[in-house]
Amino acid sequence: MVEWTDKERSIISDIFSHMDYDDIGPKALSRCLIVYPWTQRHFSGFGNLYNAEAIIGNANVAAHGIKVLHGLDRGVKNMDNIAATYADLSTLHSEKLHVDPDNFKLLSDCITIVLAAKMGHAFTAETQGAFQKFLAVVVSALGKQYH
Ligand code: HEM
Repeated sequence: MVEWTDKERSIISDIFSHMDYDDIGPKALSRCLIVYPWTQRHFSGFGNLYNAEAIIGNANVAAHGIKVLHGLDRGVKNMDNIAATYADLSTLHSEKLHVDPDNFKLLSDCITIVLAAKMGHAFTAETQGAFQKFLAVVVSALGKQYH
């Protein structure tokens, strides 16, 4: 089981209580699709992903980015039981969506970068450490149902 210090718990809950989902979500997913273009293959039903400008302006991408970010809320609420919390989403991404689990790490890095840009100096090394630990645990949980 993953151990969390009180400091890590307070950093994570603080980040999410101030999270601007409507800003960070779209920016993080569109960044992932631009920086790692092979991830676009899963979103062929989302319309125009022709170039960076199209991806950033795509309303389906924006809406899905918000949905993914809210997908992290359940982890925040269940920090001591993250693996079980993501079992269903893991099955969905594996068996139905066939998303390569390496891509979870790529998207989580994009979320970190966008959050860091938004928080500026407040995104200290300690904040980064706690946030990346949280995302790593979620990413591991999302990969659990793959075989
Ligand atoms: C931090 C990692 C991720 C989280 C927390 C996450 C979360 C979610 C959530 C909450 C949904 C909606 C599930 C539902 O409707 O019941 C979803 C759907 C989906 N995810 Fe992920 N996801 C992650 C990473 C990825 C990655 C890396 C890809 C592809 C490169 C991906 C592709 C998809 C697709 C294609 C759908 C269905 C979209 C649709 O047609 O509506 N996800 N994800």
